[in-house]
Amino acid sequence: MEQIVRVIGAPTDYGANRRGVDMGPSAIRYAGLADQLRAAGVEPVEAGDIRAPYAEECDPETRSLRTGTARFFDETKAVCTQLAETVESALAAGELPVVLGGDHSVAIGSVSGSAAASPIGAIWFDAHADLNTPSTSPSGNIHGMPLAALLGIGEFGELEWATAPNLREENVVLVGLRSADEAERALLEERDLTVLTMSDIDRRGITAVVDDALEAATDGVDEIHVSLDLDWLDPTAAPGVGTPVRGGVTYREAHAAMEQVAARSAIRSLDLVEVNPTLDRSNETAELATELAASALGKRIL
Ligand SMILES: NC(=[NH2+])NCCC[C@H](N)C(=O)O
Ligand SMILES: [Mn+2]
Ligand SMILES: [Mn+2]
Repeated sequence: MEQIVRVIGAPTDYGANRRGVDMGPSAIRYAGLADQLRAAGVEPVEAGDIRAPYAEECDPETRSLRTGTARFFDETKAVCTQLAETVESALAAGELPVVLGGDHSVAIGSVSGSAAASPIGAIWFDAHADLNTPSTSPSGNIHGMPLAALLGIGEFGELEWATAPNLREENVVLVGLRSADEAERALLEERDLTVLTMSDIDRRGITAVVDDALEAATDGVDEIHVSLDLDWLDPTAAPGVGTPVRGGVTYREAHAAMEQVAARSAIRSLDLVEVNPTLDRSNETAELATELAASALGKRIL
């Protein structure tokens, strides 16, 4: 029987500075996600969007940009709680959830939902580490914090809704990192996450690096969550993102990595996040997201 993929939109933009990433789910759907998924041999089922508030509807206090806090914290909690439930029930029905962001804060919901019933590993394909906490954040933007939340780091340790007890940091892998804040560097020194930076990819090539990532993420667990932040790719290939960093992976390296993920047959759930249509070129980045999802779920050249 064909694997059913449940497509869940999480149209947030309050977790990031640049507005417009809430249009990501529509843009990814209009770029032909369902057809791409069918070409990968899976059966898409559309779940629609989680309701996320516009920043304008929220408390002016939480809207103001500042460091050392988590802006839109209550909104993030409400959206991520709903999203976690939706992801968990899709999995309980034997479906594979694909979550369309929105900014990367939605991963707090998708991963905690995905890890609710049993242990899981996670691979973060991202230019950034997303390991800030409210007190270390230079921006107050929660899209820079989801991994810290899921691992219960700092202030997140007391927040049950944000942590994923079935995700051990030994099974968390960052791939393609090239922008880390000072507190994130210190944390990566101390902790047991696996970090494979762009320099590792330069030296050893994408295939060897993704092999290592899959190895670490599945050590002692059967399945993984893949969180794909489109700013993982070089901005020449993925211009429609709010926090671009030069020196990312190429179009072909990204596909190769996703094909390797598919070959391992260990994917439980997937995020496609940070696609911002207001910054894109003719929906190119949304299209790329659909293609990479297809590769991650089994579409092959031959
Ligand atoms: N998911 C992302 N694009 N995160 C970007 C985070 C940028 C920066 N490290 C911050 O915390 O503000
Ligand atoms: Mn990023
Ligand atoms: Mn990210």
